[in-house]
Amino acid sequence: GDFTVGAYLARRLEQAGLKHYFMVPGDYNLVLLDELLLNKNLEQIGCCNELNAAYAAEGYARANGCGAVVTTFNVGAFSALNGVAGAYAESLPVIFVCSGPNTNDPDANHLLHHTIGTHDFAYQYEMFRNVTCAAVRVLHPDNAPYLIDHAIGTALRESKPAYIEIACNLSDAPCLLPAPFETLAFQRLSNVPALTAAVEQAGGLLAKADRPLLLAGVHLRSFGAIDAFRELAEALGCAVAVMPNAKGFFPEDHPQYIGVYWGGISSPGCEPIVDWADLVLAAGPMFTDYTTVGWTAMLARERLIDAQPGHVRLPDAQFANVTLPDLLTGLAARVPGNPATLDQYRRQSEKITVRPEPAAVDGTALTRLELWRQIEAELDGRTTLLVETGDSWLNGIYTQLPGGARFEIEMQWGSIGWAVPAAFGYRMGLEPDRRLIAVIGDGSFQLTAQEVANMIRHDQELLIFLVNNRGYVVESEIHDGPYNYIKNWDYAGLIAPWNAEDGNGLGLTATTARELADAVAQARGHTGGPVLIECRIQHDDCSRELLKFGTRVAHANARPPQQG
Ligand SMILES: Cc1ncc(Cn2nnc(CCOP(=O)(O)OP(=O)(O)O)c2C)c(N)n1
Repeated sequence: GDFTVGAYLARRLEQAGLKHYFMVPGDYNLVLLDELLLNKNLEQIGCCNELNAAYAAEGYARANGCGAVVTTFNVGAFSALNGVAGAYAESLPVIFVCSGPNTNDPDANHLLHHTIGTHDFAYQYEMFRNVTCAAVRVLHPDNAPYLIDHAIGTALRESKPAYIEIACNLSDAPCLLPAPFETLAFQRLSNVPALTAAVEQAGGLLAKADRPLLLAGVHLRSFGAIDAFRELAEALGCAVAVMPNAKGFFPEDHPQYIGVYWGGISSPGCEPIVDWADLVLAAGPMFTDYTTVGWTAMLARERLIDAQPGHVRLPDAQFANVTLPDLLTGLAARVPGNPATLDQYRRQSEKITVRPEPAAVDGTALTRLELWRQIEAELDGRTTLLVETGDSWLNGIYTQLPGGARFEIEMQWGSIGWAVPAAFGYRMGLEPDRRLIAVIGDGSFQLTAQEVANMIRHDQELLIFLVNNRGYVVESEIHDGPYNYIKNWDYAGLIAPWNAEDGNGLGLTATTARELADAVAQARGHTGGPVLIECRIQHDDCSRELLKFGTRVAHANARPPQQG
């Protein structure tokens, strides 16, 4: 039978591996939502607002590989814009779909609601083009197959978000049947001569190096190179460090793992080895002000192989059209073993326990160290630790992950409020037998807290540690002022109103080590809904790394304008 434009889109989302998509309805998109509902392999998930829906799709993409969010024109889209741009920053394929004006309105010179009251309706598309890898407007049903395929295929190939605007009166318009999904050409392919040359030259450098070392970068997961990286690590036998936003992309219980390399705030014993290496292969890094601690941790070019998703730069050459997995796998087959950096690490680093044993799990006032000791003890091989922007970043980054555990951080975009909706979306896409623990500061929580209600609506089982340190501590330590202090909420008390008549969320409060231990035990036994434990600690009870990080980032921000 004939297909509709909406059915075509639904089929492609299904083929892209989605089982859910996130949305907020609006008069422009209701017929499209009806068309999407007809596809029984996709579940429509409502969010409290479009920003949360976009963050949920981004979190879903972390668990599932690809996510999607559907909004109404302008008023919905512009809230979602922050989340879509964040997906771009984080290199996650989120398909943003928006229903636009009826195709008759431009020629009729009509003014429309939910617009800025002008006659040209292209400005939303123009704005989203800047934060997507492909942007299309479906203004005639004949173009729907090609445009939808172009947007989704490009998003999957580039691992970036795409924009699809569909005129509201085309959602149920007749459309061609979709061609086989493979025609979207979503695989990333290397140019063979370029790959051969790159492997030859980079392999030669690694073979000649006396002290090679591997550094995992943030792009490893988005560009499917985690396994290839491990293959190369085990072929080389060298020390392996990870950048802070690549935590979890190499097993922390692996014998070659030497910790998080983050300049002066690296894991204990790690920085000296990275400095001592005479060749570092960084796989998929982003060297930014945050990951280089305000430009204080830059690796010199003459000892760096910088392997990016689509190209690799050697100290004295660059090769385009070489994919990350192909390069790393090619090198793994070619390089000789050289454990020099790992041997040196072992000589220098007695077993370092980052987190001291507890004084006593008793009535002493809860501290950050005790909180994170108990969080670390709660992690197992089935658990993902998801951390929100704030001191949760730093405390999470130094938390030891057991083998099999995963870590989620939004370090490039760093938009507070991401964590609650992202956890909602991540849990939606996560295998049912895995666990999710989110650690979120009180300041960030206040931006998007209401999405906890949808965790309750969907009986999601996850644990939120709400760190109530009375304000924006990460900001206070960078540059304090009255603006970093906020109205306190009864965070645990919020769960009951969100439960309303039928919810099964659980809100608990912990002000001492013992209360926290009891709350965690109670959370472990709670089923059928989320648990939020409000953990009250002192405002200045922050990580020492935050103090170092904060001052250096503040210093980088304060550089005077170039004179002359
Ligand atoms: C959307 C957005 N708006 C403002 C900021 C700046 N910012 N970054 N971190 C913060 C405060 C985070 O406070 P909390 O979540 O309480 O976390 P802690 O730093 O651990 O207290 C702000 C206000 C931001 N990163 N993202």
